[in-house]
Amino acid sequence: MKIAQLDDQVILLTPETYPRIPAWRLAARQGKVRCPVCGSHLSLMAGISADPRFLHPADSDCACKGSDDAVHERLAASPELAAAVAAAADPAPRDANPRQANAATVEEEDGESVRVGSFRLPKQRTIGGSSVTPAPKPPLFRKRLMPKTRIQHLAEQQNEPLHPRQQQAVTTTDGPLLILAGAGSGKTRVMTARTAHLIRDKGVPPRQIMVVTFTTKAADEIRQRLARQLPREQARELIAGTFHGIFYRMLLYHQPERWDQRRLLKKDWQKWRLLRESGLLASHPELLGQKEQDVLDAFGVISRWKNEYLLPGQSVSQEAANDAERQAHELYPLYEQAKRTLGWFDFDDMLIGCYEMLRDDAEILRRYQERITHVMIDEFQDINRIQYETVKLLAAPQNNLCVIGDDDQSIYGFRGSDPQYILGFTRDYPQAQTITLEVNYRSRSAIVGLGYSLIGHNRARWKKDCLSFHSEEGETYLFEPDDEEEQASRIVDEISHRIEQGTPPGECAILYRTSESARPILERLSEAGIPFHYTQEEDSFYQRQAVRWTLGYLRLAQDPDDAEALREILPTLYISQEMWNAVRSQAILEDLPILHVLPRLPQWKVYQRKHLQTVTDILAACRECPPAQALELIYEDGRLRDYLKKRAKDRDDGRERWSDELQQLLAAARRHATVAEFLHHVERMAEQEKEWRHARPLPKEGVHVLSIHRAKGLEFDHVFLPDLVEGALPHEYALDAVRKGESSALEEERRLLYVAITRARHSVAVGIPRERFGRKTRPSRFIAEMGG
Ligand SMILES: Nc1ncnc2c1ncn2[C@@H]1O[C@H](COP(=O)(O)OP(=O)(O)OP(=O)(O)O)[C@@H](O)[C@H]1O
Repeated sequence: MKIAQLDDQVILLTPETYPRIPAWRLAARQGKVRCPVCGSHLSLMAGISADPRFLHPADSDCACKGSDDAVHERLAASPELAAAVAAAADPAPRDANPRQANAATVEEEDGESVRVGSFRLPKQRTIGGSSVTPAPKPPLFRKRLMPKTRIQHLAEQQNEPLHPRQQQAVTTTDGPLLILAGAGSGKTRVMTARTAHLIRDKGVPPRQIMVVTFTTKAADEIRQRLARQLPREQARELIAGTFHGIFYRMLLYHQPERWDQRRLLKKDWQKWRLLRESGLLASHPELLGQKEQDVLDAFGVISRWKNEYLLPGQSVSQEAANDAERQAHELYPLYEQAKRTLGWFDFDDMLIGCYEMLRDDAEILRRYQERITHVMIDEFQDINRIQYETVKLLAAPQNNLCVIGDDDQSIYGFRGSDPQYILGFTRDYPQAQTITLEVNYRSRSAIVGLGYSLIGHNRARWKKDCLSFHSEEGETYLFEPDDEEEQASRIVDEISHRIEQGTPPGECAILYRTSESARPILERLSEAGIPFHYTQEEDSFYQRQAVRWTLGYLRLAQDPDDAEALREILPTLYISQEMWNAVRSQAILEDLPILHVLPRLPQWKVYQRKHLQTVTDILAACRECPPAQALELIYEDGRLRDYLKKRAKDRDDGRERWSDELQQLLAAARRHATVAEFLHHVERMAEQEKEWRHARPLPKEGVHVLSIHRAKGLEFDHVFLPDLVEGALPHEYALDAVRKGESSALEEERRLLYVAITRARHSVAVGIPRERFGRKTRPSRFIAEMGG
């Protein structure tokens, strides 16, 4: 239903009033929105594809049955209410910032300021220093995003197991073959059919066929599909797996002592520890003093060099592009020496080890070349130099080498992958045949069109035509929520709507560029009781230092005797452990809340006492005000922001992550009316985060929340792409590179978005929050490139 009552007012959902949805959503959560007929609390559901509506609780037996006509009938009986409905149709919002409507119970207001306790907050002040522009254009609730290029669909839709081009790819088995396969064009189907054809029709023993996939899951999938078509033991004999898996098995066979997996360094911190303990850094005090994060970044660079087969001496000849590379130059030879001396190895060594073994031992190489007669490589666009060189050795001299890939989906540049190998394959193998698979069987045509329009802006690519198997357009939406929190609510409401319509939760996926985008969405999913799959990649948001300090202040505002909270924030007040003991003793002595005795200690210097008194007063004022305002007071008047800024500067931490964290907290706080309610929410979410780590719903039963990188090769009915704004996608680092005149990072970002869009079968919804981390955003440049 579209009509409801908020306090004594009638509210109406119309496109003109949609900008007020965030405020009404909050009011509904607080139980202030009611049904005009039965008076029960209503919730507000505002997804993306369907129009927003108010909902009765599941067990309601209201006479109106959610129908607006029944409400109108009821209202007709009351002229007062009927007049109120007419008034509600008037869209003029009462306040410039709809987010705050109904949210705050401030004590007093005048023209310029809001009074909170004895503090006066200028009305214009927003966190981050930017001021609110009066009456901004209301955000776009939703629109269809139509592709710039319309895609033809396959003229005759026969339900053949294979398209003639796919069939050609299956039966071309002699000599080098490049299969350029667009997104959703059936690579897995082709690879399986091709393997089956080799075994069944050409009589090639499965143990002579090597199939390399990007993940072990993909290799298992091929094996399982084969097992349905061939005797099970034949499927088992196939050499299938990832590069690491296959190469490691070869190394273990020939050099078992050298490659004992107990000596494998899996994590970068293990590498750093080995290096520190090796004693090799004794003569490099400058390296020993490095921050751990910088060292870990340098190990990332070293790994990329190793994948490019740049050995320590060779890497030095390259000019360092940034600090991480400079540091990597120093660390690389020492790290290699430490491993050699102590007998350890890392994942990259497996690739290098296998390559060098085959290159240097003619007998071993001959044996493998005789044994493996057919090689097939999936996701060839993401191959790196060391893998490619090894494959070339193994496939020779017959070169029955089939590589399958889509240069437009190359997204692992930071790991040394290079689309140049796929682009240059026909140069390396001039006799190679090329087959292009250009029918997208997965996505509906408008989705194919968006992806195709977007990727056409990349220069370094094979130009391909593209057809859609499906004639239906599918659904492609763009929506503009106020901020990241409202964006999360819209996505989760839409998922609830899809589930109501019968979609299994596992057919919905939220694909993000960086993990900050995930937190509000996970919280909303949790609140809505929708199961989800999420692999925690980062430390918990609520455990981060800046967040913990801020929450410490809020807790102290709630309870001035919360000694643990005060202890938490001591560093931000420049109070030492020694002084802390004095504060505690004084509180016991005077039998007063610990916060109240804080400014009264005689030891403080005058300026210190003044600041502590201000903090005490602020926290007293915060108790009564909405949490967003409380945070504003703490950040600004309590000078927490100044403290964090100074701390970051002292630590030479240019990343300013803390600033984004404060803003995220602020956006989250806006959804709550009181400090107590917000703290309760935080506690619940921190608790639930622990459960997220262990929860494992069945694949179909949980919504998938994952990074675009991890989504490669997967497909879902409905895909949600949050935060399509400049700085998020394309990522800030790519924009930096553009400013320096470098375009390859931007092209990789474009490929990332292309991968994300082409995961969808039926619908794609793109979110452009108006604000992110408290700052105004600009829509991603990719939006205009793909559609309008
Ligand atoms: N000839 C065909 N007829 C009908 N459906 C097909 C055909 N070929 C592939 N499909 C279907 O199209 C979808 C995409 O196939 P697949 O996952 O193999 O594509 P892909 O090329 O690996 O895609 P991507 O590179 O985007 O991950 C799958 O659901 C698959 O079953």
